Amino acid sequence: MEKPVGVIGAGSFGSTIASLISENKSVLIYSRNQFEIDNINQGKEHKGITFAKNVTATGDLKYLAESCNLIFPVIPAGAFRKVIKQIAPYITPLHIIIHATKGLDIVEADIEDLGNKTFDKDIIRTMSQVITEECSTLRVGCISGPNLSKEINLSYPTAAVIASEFQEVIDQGQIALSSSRFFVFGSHQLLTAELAGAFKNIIAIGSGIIGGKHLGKNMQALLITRGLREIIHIGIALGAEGKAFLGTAGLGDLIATATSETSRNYNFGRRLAEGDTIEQIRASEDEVAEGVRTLKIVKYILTKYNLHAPICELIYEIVFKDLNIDKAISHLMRYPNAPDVDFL
Ligand SMILES: NC(=O)C1=CN([C@@H]2O[C@H](COP(=O)(O)OP(=O)(O)OC[C@H]3O[C@@H](n4cnc5c(N)ncnc54)[C@H](OP(=O)(O)O)[C@@H]3O)[C@@H](O)[C@H]2O)C=CC1
Ligand SMILES: O=C(CO)COP(=O)(O)O
Repeated sequence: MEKPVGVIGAGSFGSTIASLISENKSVLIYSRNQFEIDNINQGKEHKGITFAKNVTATGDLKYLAESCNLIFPVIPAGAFRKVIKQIAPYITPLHIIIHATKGLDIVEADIEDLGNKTFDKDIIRTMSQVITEECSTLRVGCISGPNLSKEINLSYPTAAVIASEFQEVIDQGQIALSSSRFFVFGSHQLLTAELAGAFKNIIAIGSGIIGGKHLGKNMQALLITRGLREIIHIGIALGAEGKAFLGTAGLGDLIATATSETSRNYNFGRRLAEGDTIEQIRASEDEVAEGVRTLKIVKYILTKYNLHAPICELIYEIVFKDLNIDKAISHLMRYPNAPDVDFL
């Protein structure tokens, strides 16, 4: 009998991924929450989805690794390595792992240390690097693109990219996920797809700030365009390929996230602009806005590599240093003349 596809994480996007895959293959989804496991196994609605009968849930990562060859971890970046460490002893070189996480990992430092010092060693990792550091498989990839889970759950059509160095990973991901409502492109630019997916959340926070301040579509378009320029600049400094940021996993996802009122990152920025504090927003949201954590990491990268990215820096100041938003916008509008996108 064909093995099921594993999904680690039954949050918003893990559940969406499980539902997409279930159109092609049976799915075993992991949750650490027994209530969720029972709900899914009893066919009840979970995260707005009523799963097909070929979706079952487990709380046992060993069982998931032994049952599935193809596994999709969909866990927020801050918990990703911890969860991968838990499954790592059961992963073999035959496993294929395609993550969907749009964030970054830090090694040998705490996120709170990043504001105070720089480290000689390279301490930033993408999720595929976390997987290959912790597990015995090299066959890794990521899925990224304009994939707001709420829209996918309403069966609106969209597309994603599976990026990997290995064609077999791309092929297996496409077979598992492709359907008439979900087109899957392939790419060999794994690092770019991962960085683009993480960085665009920061620009979505900025776009939410513009939205919350009612500054209009001209300003929102400007923020997104100049923000894209910055994230390409940072990505290239980290070894990514600049042009790939213009693809579905780059520009495509940036537009979706930075213009959607269902985006958690956009909403985080909007609420800040409307006067809520970071603590108030966090207390009222049970889902992750990855861009807030990524912002701290990007600020660190800017300092360490001596890069200039005024939009990211100002968003950082607004979120973590209470910089007045009107002052930040005024500062941005007076920023010394800079080239448009000539560097590409
Ligand atoms: N939602 C979306 O539209 C999209 C999200 N993504 C990305 O997917 C990733 C996950 O996001 P999303 O699913 O939306 O987030 P959610 O907050 O909805 O869900 C996160 C899931 O991870 C689980 N989890 C967190 N920490 C641990 C842990 N230590 N051990 C086991 N399970 C854990 C949570 O379990 P518990 O509930 O028990 O805490 C929950 O099931 C993010 O990086 C996000 O950027 C990518 C594309 C689209
Ligand atoms: O990555 C996403 C859409 O592609 C989801 O964005 P949010 O995490 O901001 O909701």
